[in-house]
Amino acid sequence: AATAARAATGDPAREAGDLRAALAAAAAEITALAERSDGEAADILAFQVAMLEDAALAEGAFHAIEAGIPADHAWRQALAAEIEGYEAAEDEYFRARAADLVDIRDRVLAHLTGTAGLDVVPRGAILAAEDLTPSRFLATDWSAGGAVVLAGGSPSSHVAMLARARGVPMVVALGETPAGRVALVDGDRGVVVVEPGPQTRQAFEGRMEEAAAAGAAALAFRDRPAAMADGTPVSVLINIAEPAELDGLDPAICDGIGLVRTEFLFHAGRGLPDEEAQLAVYARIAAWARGRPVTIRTLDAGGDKPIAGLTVQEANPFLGLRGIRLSLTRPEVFRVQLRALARAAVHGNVKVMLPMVAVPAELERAGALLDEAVADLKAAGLPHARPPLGIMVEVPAAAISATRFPAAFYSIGSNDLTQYTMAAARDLGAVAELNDAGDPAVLALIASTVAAGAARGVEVSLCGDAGADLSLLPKLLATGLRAVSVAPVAVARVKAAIARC
Ligand SMILES: C=C(OP(=O)(O)O)C(=O)O
Ligand SMILES: [Mg+2]
Repeated sequence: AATAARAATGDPAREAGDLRAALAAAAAEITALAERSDGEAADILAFQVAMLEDAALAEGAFHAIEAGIPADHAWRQALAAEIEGYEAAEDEYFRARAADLVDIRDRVLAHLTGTAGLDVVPRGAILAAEDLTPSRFLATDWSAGGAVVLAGGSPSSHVAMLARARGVPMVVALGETPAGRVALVDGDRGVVVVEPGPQTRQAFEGRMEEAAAAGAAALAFRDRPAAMADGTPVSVLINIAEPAELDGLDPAICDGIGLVRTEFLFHAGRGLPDEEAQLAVYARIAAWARGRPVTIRTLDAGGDKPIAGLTVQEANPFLGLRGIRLSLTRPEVFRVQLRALARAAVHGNVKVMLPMVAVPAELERAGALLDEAVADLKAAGLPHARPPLGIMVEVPAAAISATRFPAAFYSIGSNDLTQYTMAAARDLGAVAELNDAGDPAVLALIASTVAAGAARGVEVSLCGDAGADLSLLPKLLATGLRAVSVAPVAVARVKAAIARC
């Protein structure tokens, strides 16, 4: 649709009218799609409508039309500049938003050229493309299976998040795609086999059957409390990075939420979220859990998670102004989050957790700011409660001497604890082998944190990816750990693995 030709009228006023009509039709179409969607999908589409309705987006195109350029060319040129700007952004989040703009561009072009609504993906097909737009993904019926292979794209794009949430296998950044050929797509391993031979097909089918059988067997464990072979109970909580992950999820499958990563709130590209916006999200998450604990982590910006307008450029960002360090240098931003969290605490069993704590003074200062926020809310007569304040144990300094931290609870961040203990960055393939949470040194720090929790009589959980590593679980439980927090999709198999320990 995006490349179809259009006969220009030669009349700038008519060209401008056509573009206006195409913009309105595209906005109406996306709005209708948004109304049929929910959660994250609806948010993405609402973002696209907001962009389309922003007069600044088409301003350049209308100027070009006045200068005699046909509407479709003018629109394409104007969007090219915008898309380039997003693609060149340092922040991966903004780069990923380029796909939303391509989506908007093509939708408007389809209306300008009269070819809107023509592309239909056959049910169950593998969709091969350079990149895929979120609305195109959402407009496709995946109920009969199918997969997506992309020459470009990024694992943190909106469309990749949607595919993960809906269980559609997707492999990105292939460089080229096997268009028009038979292929096998393994989304778990990030592998595409083109024109597979009979043996490969058979092996693949065998693995699909095995995975389906293991999934079905594990499913029997999902709705029951987890326990080890001898009956010892283990709490299994969930990690979420976006509230939309809770849509359609039954809270009864878990013992609560062990980690809410709040970075998503600061990624909207519309400045820092205010207190009311944060409160609405935290309260919604707290209400979902129906009384189960909900551990919300304060902003963990910095490191590999830059946030425009907040984080700073650093030569060594993993060792820089990250997590609680950044929050304490920006108390005006931190205060807003603490107030919203204290207000959300009346909507459920909310706990607050600080990331990247290295010294007790950080916990003390954050606690003082929380007390201040609570006092201010009281003075203002706003409903609130003081949530328990705990820490992530993910810096070796904290793990080595966790008893020094008077935290209400400890949550072991095995992802960072591993990278800092092994001095092997978590995002670097070249040192991936060293970045091993099962290394005896990392396990010793996990064990000492568990022991510190027992000595102080406070809860210890583990919310890093190690908790969902089935081969590691026996070693983690052997340290005395009795609570893990994992992605919602991993709950069933983690509970099944615990039962074997
Ligand atoms: C859970 C963790 O936090 P994040 O992955 O968000 O850094 C961790 O470090 O293990
Ligand atoms: Mg971490």
